[in-house]
Amino acid sequence: MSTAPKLLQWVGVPFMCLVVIVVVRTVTFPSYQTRPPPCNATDQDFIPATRDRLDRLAGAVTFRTISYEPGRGTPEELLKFIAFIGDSFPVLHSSPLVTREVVGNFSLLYRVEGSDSSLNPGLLAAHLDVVPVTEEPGWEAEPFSGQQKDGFVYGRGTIDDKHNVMGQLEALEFHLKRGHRPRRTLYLAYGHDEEVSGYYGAQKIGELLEDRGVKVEFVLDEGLTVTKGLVPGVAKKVAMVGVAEKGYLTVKLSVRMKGGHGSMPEKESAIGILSQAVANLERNPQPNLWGSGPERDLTEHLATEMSVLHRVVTSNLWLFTPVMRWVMTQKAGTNALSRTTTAVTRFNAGIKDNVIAPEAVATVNHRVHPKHTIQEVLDHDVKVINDPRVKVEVVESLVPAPVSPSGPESPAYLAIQESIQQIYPDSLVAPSVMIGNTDTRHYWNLTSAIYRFSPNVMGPEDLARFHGVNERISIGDYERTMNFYFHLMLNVDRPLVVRRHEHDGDL
Ligand SMILES: CCCCCCCC/C=C\CCCCCCCC(=O)N[C@@H](CCCCN)C(=O)O
Ligand SMILES: [Zn+2]
Ligand SMILES: [Zn+2]
Repeated sequence: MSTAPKLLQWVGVPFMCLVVIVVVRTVTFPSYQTRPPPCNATDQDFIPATRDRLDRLAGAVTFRTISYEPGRGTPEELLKFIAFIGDSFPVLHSSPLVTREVVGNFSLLYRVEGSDSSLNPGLLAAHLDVVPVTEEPGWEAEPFSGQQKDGFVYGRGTIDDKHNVMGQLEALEFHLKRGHRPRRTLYLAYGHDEEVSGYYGAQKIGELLEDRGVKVEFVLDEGLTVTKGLVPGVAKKVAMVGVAEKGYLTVKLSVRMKGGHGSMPEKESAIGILSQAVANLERNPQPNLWGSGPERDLTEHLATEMSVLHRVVTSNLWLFTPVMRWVMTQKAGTNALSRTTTAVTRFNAGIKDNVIAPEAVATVNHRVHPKHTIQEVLDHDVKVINDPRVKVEVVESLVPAPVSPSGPESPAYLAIQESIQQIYPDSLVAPSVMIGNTDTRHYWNLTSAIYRFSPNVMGPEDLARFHGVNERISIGDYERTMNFYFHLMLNVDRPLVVRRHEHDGDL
C-alpha cells in the first residue's frame, strides 16, 4: 500500500473518530440549568431601596469597624455600630420572637423563634468588621462616608460585608412588620473580627451553638457573587454559589545578614536575597490543579450556555482539560479557582539610607486549592526558593473546607438557587469554590450544608474593589440584596426535602 492511504488509515481514521466523539458529546452534553418553581410573590412582597433603607446602609458604613489583627480592632466603633443596628430595626428588636445575644463582647447572635420545632434552624452569617483603607486619595468618595453618588453607595464594607448584615436585617424587619411568623427558627450570626480569622467572634458563636447542641439545616455566609463577564465564553450573568472554600497558609520569609555601614556592602544583602526568593515564588506558581476539584462542576454546569468553541472544549474535558488549565490561568479570578494562589503581601527591610539592613522579612498569603495540602504548598515554596539562608515559617494555616452538597440532592442549595433566580431571573447558577475565606470555618460542626454567596453583581472591574479602592454597591444591587434575603427566608421556611426540579428541557 502506498504511503498516502497508509497515512490516511493510521491518522485520518482515528482523527475522524475523535471528531465524531467530540461533536456527539458537545451536542448531547446535559444542561444543569433549571428553572425555579413558580414564584407566587405579589407586588407587596418587595422591599424597595427607599431613602431610609439607603441611609441605614450608609450609616452602617460610617462606623470604622476596622480589624487590624486578631484581638486588635476598633471596639468603640463596633459598640456604636451595634447600637446603631439596635436603633435601626425597632420591630425586630422588640419582637417576642427575637432574642439577641452579644457574643465575645462585639459579635451578634440573633435567634428568631420558628413555630415548627420539627424543622432544623437555618443560619445566615455576615460580619460587622472591615479591612483598613489604603490609597485613600484614590477614592471617589470618602471611604467611611457612605456617600451616595451616581447610583452607588460608596464606602469600606459596602460589598464586604455590611450590605449582607443590613440586607438581612432589612428583610427580617420587613417580614416581622407584616406579622410573618417563620416556621423554621433562624439564626443571624454577625462576627466582629472575620477579617482577622474570627477567633473572638464567629468562633465563639460556633462554640456557643455547639455547646447548646444546635444543629442547623444550612449556613449561608458571604461569598462569591453574581458575576458578569468573568466566566470565559458565557455572556449571561453567572451566580456562583460557594460549595467549597479554599484553605489558607500564611508564610513568613526572613533573611538575617551582618549589618553595617552603607559604604562597605557585601556582595549580597538580606534585601537582595529575599527579593530573589520572592521573585522565584512569583515566577514558579503552585501547580495548576484545575479540573481536579469543585471548580470543574462550575464549568460543567455552564457548558451548554457557552459560545460554540468554549462549549466544545467544556463538553469534552476528557480531551481538553490541558486547554482549560491554560485558559483558566490567564486572569486573576479564574486562576484563583485553578490553583493555590501565592500573594506576597508584606515586605519590610531597612531602617536608614546609610545602614545595611540586617534583616528582611516578607509575608506570603496562599489560598489553598481544595485538592492541595498545606504541606505540599510549603514544600513547593521551599523548593522554589532554594536558598537555605531564607527562613520559612508558618504563621497561620487552615485546611480547605469540606465540600457541601449541591444540585438536586441538596434542598438547601436548591433554596438558595431558587432565591437567586427569583431576584436575577436572567442569571445562570452554578456551584463554585469560594476563593477567599469566611467565618464559615467556625460552623463546620453545625452542618455539612455550608454555602458562601453574596447577592450583588461583580464584573472584571469590580474585583479590585474587594479590600481595595472605591468599594461600592449599586442601589439596584442593594435592593436585590434585601429582596434575595426576603425570598430566601420564605424559600427555606418549609421542610427542605429533595424535590424534582424542572429542567429547561422538560418544559
Ligand atoms: C470562572 C470565573 C471565576 C471568577 C471568580 C471571581 C469571583 C469574584 C467574586 C467575589 C470575590 C470574593 C472574594 C472576597 C472574599 C470576601 C471575604 C474576605 O475578605 N475574607 C477574608 C478573611 C480573612 C481571614 C484571615 N485569615 C479574606 O479572604 O482575606
Ligand atoms: Zn468579608
Ligand atoms: Zn474581606
